Amino acid sequence: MLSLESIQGPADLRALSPEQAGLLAPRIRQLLVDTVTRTGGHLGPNLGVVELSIALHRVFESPRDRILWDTGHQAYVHKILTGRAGALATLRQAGGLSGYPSRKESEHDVIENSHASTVLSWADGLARAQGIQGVVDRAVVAVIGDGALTGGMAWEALNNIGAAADRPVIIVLNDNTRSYAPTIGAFADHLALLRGPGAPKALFESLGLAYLGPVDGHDITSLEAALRRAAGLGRPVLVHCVTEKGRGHTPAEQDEMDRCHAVRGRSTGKASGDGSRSWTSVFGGELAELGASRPDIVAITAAMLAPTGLGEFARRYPDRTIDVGIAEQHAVTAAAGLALGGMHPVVALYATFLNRAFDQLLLDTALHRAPVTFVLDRAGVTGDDGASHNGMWDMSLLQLVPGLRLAAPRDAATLRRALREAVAVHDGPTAVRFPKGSTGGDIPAVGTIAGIDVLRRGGGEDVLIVSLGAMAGTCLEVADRLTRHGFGVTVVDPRWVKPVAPALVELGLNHRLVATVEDNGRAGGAGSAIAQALSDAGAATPVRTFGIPQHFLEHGTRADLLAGAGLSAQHLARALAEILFGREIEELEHQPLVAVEQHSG
Ligand SMILES: Cc1ncc(C[n+]2csc(CCOP(=O)(O)OP(=O)(O)O)c2C)c(N)n1
Ligand SMILES: CC(=O)[C@@H](O)[C@H](O)COP(=O)(O)O
Ligand SMILES: [Mg+2]
Repeated sequence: MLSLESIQGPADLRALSPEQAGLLAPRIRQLLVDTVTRTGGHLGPNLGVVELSIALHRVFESPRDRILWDTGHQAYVHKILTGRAGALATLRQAGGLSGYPSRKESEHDVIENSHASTVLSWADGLARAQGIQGVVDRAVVAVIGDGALTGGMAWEALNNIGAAADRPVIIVLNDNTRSYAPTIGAFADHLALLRGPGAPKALFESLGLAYLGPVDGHDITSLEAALRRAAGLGRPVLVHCVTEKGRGHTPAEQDEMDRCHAVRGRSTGKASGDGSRSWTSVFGGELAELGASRPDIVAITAAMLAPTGLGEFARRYPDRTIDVGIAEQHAVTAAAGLALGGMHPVVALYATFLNRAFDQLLLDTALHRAPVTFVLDRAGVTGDDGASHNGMWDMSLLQLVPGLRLAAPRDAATLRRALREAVAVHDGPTAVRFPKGSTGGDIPAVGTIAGIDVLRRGGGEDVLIVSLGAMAGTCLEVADRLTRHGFGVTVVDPRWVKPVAPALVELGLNHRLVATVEDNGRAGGAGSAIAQALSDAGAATPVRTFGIPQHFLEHGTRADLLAGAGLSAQHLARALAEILFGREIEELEHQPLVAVEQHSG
């Protein structure tokens, strides 16, 4: 009996008889359950693609044939079958396996972006390149979920793929009827028809694709037969595989919310332990309260109702809760349409997913001064979900949007306040952004200056630290360290980071150094805007902006990644001391470098 750890690559799989290959499935499932419940990760999606992954790697010869995964969260089985079973226990941990395909891990991993609905475009491009180069012996296979197929980009690709009968792309639709929740929309309804007997196959065939299916996505023999037939057609083809998300693990099969789409790990996903509520739940509770007094508020999600905290609002106001599928671009412009119709939409997204709807935000929402509120969860460093899941670009992107007001709350109290202030704005878009995890204890202001919260009065004018968003705890720790060495440090939090408050400029003019600290990319972030405002005011005060350096972060814990980005209290205090007095401070040098994390993920 072949051990999973001894599978070095797909060739070992192809050497097995169909019966032997089938015997791997339960063992793979057990390994997934044992491992992912400990490490955390996408348990349900991977339990649903065990047989499909086995069949794919028995029919196609990766890496010669390219197998591309949409989103990539369902590629753990692919990793097991390509020689990484023994490393699965390191999943999503620093230095360990990524939770998504990773080119540096394996030649079998082709694309790494974990944003949904991109795989068909990748496949179209790759197939075009092979066509131009006359390559005819390398299959291009794109695996896409029913949820990802609700993303507009997928249909842009289908429009191209179906138009070229001589350019074979093999699309494997992993239809488990769900994203997190059941997949919504007319397309999902059509798939339900196709899963039934005798349904018309017209949709895909009218788009130039051969349609094979529905195929039992848990029957390796049927899957292999369909995939081999698809490979022999020599034209674009869609193989419709019907699978069950969470299959083989009762808790997942019975999980009506999301079939254990993304589970916390026993050993890595512990809650912060400080007993505070999550940012997500504080937002969700406040929005549900607002819904009572504001009948114009509607909540919009892009297939992530529960993860973005809209559950309570949806329970109370189902008629004012909209799930558009994994369709952020549509969500944003539909929100502008709702605003045009007199509503006040609240679009709840993970910060990183707003990236793809920037044009809709800029020219449909902001240009039309539409009163839409964007609530961006998982802003800043998220950590274990890897490079494309960090919300580290929003405060830079949103700086570019004329008329948009941006809030970065520091704790639960300021989040509630920011949300109420945001939905009270009627002449343009607003955004409120916060990180993953627990809010930590509230950090009260010791005073205010023209709307800016003073978190600590410095007793001197050496340094003005402008704390942005959830970095307040770290900034206060920095002030403590510097004060112990005789520096006068004032810490303020503007709460609304865009536009830059005039009082912030005034304060900056009266200090020897201004430091801004944000859990966002440093390039073009909120700190840059503050520096620009001081410069425009003719201030000679030097400004040092601290943020995430401009590179993609490896997966790891939020605290470690923040420290690695120089955003721990020790790093910041040392950097400021050097700037102020050009000298190292012995004590600061020798203290252990641990991230001071007010809000742990
Ligand atoms: C652009 C974008 N929006 C949202 C997400 C969050 N997300 C990750 S997986 C997922 C559901 C994907 O559903 P499906 O494609 O059917 O795959 P399944 O999990 O069912 O295998 C979502 C919404 C994402 N990765 N990318
Ligand atoms: C793959 C994807 O985009 C989501 O499932 C994400 O991994 C979930 O992240 P959280 O665990 O932060 O909700
Ligand atoms: Mg699905």
